[in-house]
Amino acid sequence: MTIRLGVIADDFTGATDIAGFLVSNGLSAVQVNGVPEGPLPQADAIVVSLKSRSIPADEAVSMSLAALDALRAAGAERILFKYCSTFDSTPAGNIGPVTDALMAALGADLTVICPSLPVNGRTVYQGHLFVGDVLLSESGMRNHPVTPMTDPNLVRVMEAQSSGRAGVVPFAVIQQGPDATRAALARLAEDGVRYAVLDTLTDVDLTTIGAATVDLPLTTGGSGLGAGVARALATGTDGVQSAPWQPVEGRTVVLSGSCSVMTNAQVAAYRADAPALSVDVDRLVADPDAYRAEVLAWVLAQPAEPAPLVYATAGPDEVSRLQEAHGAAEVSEAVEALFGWLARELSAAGVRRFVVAGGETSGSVTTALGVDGFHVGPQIAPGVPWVRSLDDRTELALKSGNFGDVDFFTRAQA
Ligand SMILES: Nc1ncnc2c1ncn2[C@@H]1O[C@H](COP(=O)(O)OP(=O)(O)O)[C@@H](O)[C@H]1O
Ligand SMILES: O=C(O)[C@@H](O)C(=O)COP(=O)(O)O
Repeated sequence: MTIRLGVIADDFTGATDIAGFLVSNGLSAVQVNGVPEGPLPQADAIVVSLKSRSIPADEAVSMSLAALDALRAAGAERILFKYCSTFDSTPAGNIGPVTDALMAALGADLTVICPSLPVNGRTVYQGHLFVGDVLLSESGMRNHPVTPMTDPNLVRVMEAQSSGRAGVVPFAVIQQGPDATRAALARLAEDGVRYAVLDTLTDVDLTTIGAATVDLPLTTGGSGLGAGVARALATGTDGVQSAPWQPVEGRTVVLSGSCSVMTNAQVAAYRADAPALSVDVDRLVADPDAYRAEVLAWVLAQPAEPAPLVYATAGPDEVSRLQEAHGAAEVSEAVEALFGWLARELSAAGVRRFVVAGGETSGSVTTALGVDGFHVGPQIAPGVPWVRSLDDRTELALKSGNFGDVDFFTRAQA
């Protein structure tokens, strides 16, 4: 089977997000965790999940290039660099540097910037990214603990962290369809623009964008772009779907390390009806070993249903207090290490299903569980499919901080 699309995703929830959309739009897909080392599984699309969003830019570049080498060696026909629909990055990167490195390796003069995911309220108009009805900079993303986003203008953000000029393909053009969009891309390339930010307001625009960009060696964007490209490609495949989904039996635990507005609401709703433990980050930082053991004992003492929740999720004031007291990187590291350790111990104790909130948190949990890759199952909410480890042992729902409705944790167990 030819790999029609190779995806390099900068975090684990982002990877499952796009894998879910590829499958629901007609491609078979397998997710591989970390830079692939052995032979790649057979599928229309291979999604490589990295944890490269918040690491130093040079490390993100070398990890992404290693993933590219593996995908190209396996014959991937085109590459999509998947980042967050809220363009999570710092002024130092990593979206710009990774895009530049992939363009150089693939000999691309121009690529597209398309984070839009209208079904989840991410749209781009005149090059500005909106979350719901507000600009990115006015959304909860301005308070993100690791990648606060304070500028909604993607041209400016992209130029600040890359080596070339960015331009916009405006909605008026996208609306005219694939030919007009392709022509606009060609004009931008002639003008020396390297990054074309694509206005996108609706799901129909994603179909247009998929058709217009499917022949580019490299595209960059969110899972909405993946849906568009999959639709363009699926017309040329057998539309192979994954086998019917059989849930694994066993205990479920919910782990939440996201501090997004939506996760805060989901935690508040869930803890009203289920056993829930709020992580005491001050104690965790002061004495990680003793505190971790206490958290583990608490989880194991809870009834199996509804699944117990352990959360570090907190509002912006508490996040600021903790970061000032202990250092931002130190707090993130301590919380991520706690969830990774906890997942490993719980798995050893027989827990088979993990519902995890937060991209970095999911990366930490998946890596700690030593899961090489995933089969991709049905979506619980747009952008959050169930995934099952390739050894069929563990099932995970890796929820991006901002995704899902308020009752997501309950719905995942239904
Ligand atoms: N109470 C807290 N204070 C500060 N940082 C926290 C707290 N809880 C979690 N974090 C950190 O915030 C980051 C959240 O990122 P992530 O897991 O990617 O969530 P999201 O999907 O919302 O971006 C993680 O590094 C996590 O460890
Ligand atoms: O594109 C998206 O919004 C998600 O797929 C994503 O990347 C999730 O990142 P986190 O919000 O850090 O979970």
